Amino acid sequence: MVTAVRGATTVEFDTESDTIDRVLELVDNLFESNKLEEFNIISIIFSVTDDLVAINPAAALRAKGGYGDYPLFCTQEPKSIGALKQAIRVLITWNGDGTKGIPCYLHNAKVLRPDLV
Ligand SMILES: O=C(O)C(=O)C[C@]1(C(=O)O)C=C[C@@H](O)C=C1
Repeated sequence: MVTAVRGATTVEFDTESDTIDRVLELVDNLFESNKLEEFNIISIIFSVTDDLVAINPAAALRAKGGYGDYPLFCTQEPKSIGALKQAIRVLITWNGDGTKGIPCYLHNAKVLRPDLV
């Protein structure tokens, strides 16, 4: 059964190293808590706010050698008044057993969905 889960995080500084750390922290967390396996993954889609330009999240995810084989996609988050800054969002889709996904909102992104954290 196709299953999806959401997550989001923020970076403190728009640098490659901070973005890599935060993207890996987020995706590692989602893989662990949802017991995701490489062969089950359908795709991983990221959005970034337009104030993050150091490195895109797909490249950040591959930067340390893991997650090399996934279909990845990045897009820019729509701008809106009062929107959270320096935010990276992720949507992971996989072939699961019907168990509901466990979302993950880290750092300043916890404010986005306080009902889920
Ligand atoms: O979950 C988030 O990351 C949110 O910012 C919330 C929300 C929503 O309103 O559902 C808003 C914008 C995002 O593109 C996705 C979801």
